[in-house]
Amino acid sequence: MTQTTSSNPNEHAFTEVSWDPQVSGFLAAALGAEQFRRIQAAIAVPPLSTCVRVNTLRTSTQDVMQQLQGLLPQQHSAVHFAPHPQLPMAILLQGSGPHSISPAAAGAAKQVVISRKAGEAVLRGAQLFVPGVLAVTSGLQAGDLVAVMVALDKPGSPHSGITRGTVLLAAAAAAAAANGSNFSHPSAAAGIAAAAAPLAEAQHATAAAAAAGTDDPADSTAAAGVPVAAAGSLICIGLGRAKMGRVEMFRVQHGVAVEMEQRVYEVPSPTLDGPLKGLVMLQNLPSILAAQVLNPQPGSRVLDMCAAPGGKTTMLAQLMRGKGQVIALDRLYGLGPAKCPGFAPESFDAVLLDAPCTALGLRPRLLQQQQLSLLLETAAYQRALLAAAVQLVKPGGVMVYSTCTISPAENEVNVRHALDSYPCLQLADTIGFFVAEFVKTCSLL
Ligand SMILES: C[S@@+](CC[C@H](N)C(=O)[O-])C[C@H]1O[C@@H](n2cnc3c(N)ncnc32)[C@H](O)[C@@H]1O
Repeated sequence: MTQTTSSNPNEHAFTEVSWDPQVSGFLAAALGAEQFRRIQAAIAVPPLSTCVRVNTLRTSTQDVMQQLQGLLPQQHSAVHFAPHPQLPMAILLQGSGPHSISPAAAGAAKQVVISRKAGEAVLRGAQLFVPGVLAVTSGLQAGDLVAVMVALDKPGSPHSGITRGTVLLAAAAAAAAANGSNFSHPSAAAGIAAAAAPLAEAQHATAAAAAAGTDDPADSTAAAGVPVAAAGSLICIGLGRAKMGRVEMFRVQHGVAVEMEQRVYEVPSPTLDGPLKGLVMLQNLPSILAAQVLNPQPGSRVLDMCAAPGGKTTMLAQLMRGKGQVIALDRLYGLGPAKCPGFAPESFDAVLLDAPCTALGLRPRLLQQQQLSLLLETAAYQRALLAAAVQLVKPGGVMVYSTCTISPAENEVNVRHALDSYPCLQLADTIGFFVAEFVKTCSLL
């Protein structure tokens, strides 16, 4: 039922993903139109590999490889995995896609429409949890095979006019699902009618349904369904098995609503709770790279300036083999500067500034809502953090500046600014996306 239709992962990029026009104009001018188009296509789809970092303080990459060999076949058939050739503590698990999904051929007559955020998580290998569900076909029961559709937000019309609790009429949903694939469905909304059933109304309808002897209130309200004039579009990202009926999906707050069986992109998402607990952590390769570039030595004093939730902090400690000092800081709300102890200038051997950024490089993203003003304000904020980092690193010490954005204002322009403002900095070989390593060659004092 699932077949790979293309060897180019971007060929089926979700072309309707919207960017703020000023932002796309700015980025196309800065990066070149063709390069920006390629980046846009890549950002709309998930990375095709998952990366786990081995805690080499407690085990070896070889041991983890052996354990994965036993564990993965139960979780994912035929997943290829291997240590990264340059970063042996990172194991890459290879995914596949895009696959074409055919709800009609699979016999999935019903649909679950989910939010964009939930869609992004499902595309990265997550199950579909209850809070992400927006709309469900009337009469859906636990155990039904469903087409999982993402409502692409459009600026000015969130969720394509579909809000949580919307009921899809069975016949219309079947027609839309019959057309389902991983391609955009600008007209799918035309095939959707809603009983416009927010929770209170749904509860009212539950009583009516109970009186009518049916479990699903939509069965009794569907006749009063209101067509949704949706301005956006729906895309089918996979097929799954409903773990609960339609009514329960809107009544409960937690839990898996749909267990995914096929996805447009199959990205390995191994369960790491069993024997591998504490021995590995899921971490994106660029994050591993940023800490590796800083490469703090055992016994050194290291500052991780923007540390939460702490993924890179633990890697710094790992690289230092548990010897030395890693100070991890993050923003504290409501604590004025007067209460912050501060650090002596030039007191750290290494500083990691993994700066807050516009995150325009994270994948997959089905909408980019950031505005140009945010890109520029964020870049200015990062320059203030850079100034603090330069003060704190010792002469001879190393500073790494990293972001997860593609905005040159936050990346190359800020690196240029740092080099122009602080002649004591020298740029070391910069690699990857986006990591800049500076060496502080002399004192600022
Ligand atoms: C990209 S995230 C850091 C991710 C982290 N390094 C990791 O690998 O898990 C950026 C962080 O910067 C923090 N932040 C924002 N402003 C800050 C400030 N003035 N000082 C310290 N941290 C700040 C945010 O709270 C956020 O946690």
